[in-house]
Amino acid sequence: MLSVYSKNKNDGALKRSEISSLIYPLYSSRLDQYDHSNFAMENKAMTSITITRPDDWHIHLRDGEQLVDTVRDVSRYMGRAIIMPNLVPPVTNTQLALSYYDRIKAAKPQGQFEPLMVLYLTDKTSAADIKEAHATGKVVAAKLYPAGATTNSDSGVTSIENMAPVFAAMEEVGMLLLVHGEVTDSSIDIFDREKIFIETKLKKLVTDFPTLKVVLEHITTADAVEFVNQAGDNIAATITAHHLLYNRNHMLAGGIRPHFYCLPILKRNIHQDALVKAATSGSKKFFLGTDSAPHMKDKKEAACGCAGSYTAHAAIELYAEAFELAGALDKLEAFASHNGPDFYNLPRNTDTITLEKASWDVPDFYPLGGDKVVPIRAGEQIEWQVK
Ligand SMILES: NC(=O)N[C@@H](CC(=O)O)C(=O)O
Ligand SMILES: [Zn+2]
Ligand SMILES: [Zn+2]
Repeated sequence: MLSVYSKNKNDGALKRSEISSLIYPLYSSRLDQYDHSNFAMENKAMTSITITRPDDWHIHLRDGEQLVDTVRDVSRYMGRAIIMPNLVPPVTNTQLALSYYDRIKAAKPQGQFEPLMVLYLTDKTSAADIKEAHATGKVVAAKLYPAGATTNSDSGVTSIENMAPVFAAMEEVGMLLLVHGEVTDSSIDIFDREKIFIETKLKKLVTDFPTLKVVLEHITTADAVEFVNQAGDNIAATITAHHLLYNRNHMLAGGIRPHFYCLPILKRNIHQDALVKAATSGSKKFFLGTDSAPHMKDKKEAACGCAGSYTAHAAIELYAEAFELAGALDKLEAFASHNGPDFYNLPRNTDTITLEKASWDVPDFYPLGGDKVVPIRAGEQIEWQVK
């Protein structure tokens, strides 16, 4: 399968349907309801695990012709997803959020997939913008990107202090604040930017708005784990599969691997260990958010490559590997399917998916809007697959 697809890399003659059948032979469409109880698994060499259908609480679906590919991947088994708003131009108001919602729905998600929309905060966002978005019932959160912190964050917030009326409105209506937690000061080392953001910005923010629900997105450090653990019940965090499985050695030792380059950047292994411990601890404060962020192959494999790693092709499969490595497969369901909806005050999904231990070859690339995206684990194997 892999070699056939690879050989045709430069052959534009392959139709999309042919590509799909080449790269998705192992995926079945959504499962029917399973009647056996959750955790139908053997205790020793676990070969199968059934969990409540998961959701992805942080994903980038992009827009335009890429949508059909990203929506197909996320909706294979995710029930819902928090849709990141860093488009060009960004999703800064209700009208833009609702039309983006419609475009996602028009991209033919499988099953009952429901996009949960997010407003992109700028210096110009007002309390009225928050209330209008909240009233739609489709916009469940707003995202704070410090200006310049990451991909398409140029229109982000330049002064968190000036956002007080917006945060007060969010606190009032019960809208969640999602945070890309890195400072942007060029004098701060890139590996320290999350830790310094927590110390200099986030601690004050959560003190000033004591009932605001905050998700510190894609955490990467032991410092973030400690902050979240010590904070109140209104503070939670998402953790990506790649930050559980990898550290900066994977990106930098023995050659530079641009597909591991994402923000916040992979840290040293002691931080990876702290993330694994948090995700598998059973704490309700940590939940699944892939931060799957596709960029075209040529924009990653470049002299100045884009930040973002693609994992939506195998999200729960990669998390299953990480939890199995930690000897904590029994904690996967809470992390992937319970803690997120509980924190967002949404119902848990009511049906299940089943993962089986059966390795499969990840292709060298997947289609992305007529171009290619190189996924995490490209050309290698993944140990689990969804039945
Ligand atoms: N994580 C990334 O490295 N990139 C994300 C943006 C983000 O989530 O910070 C993207 O949109 O490409
Ligand atoms: Zn981010
Ligand atoms: Zn992201």
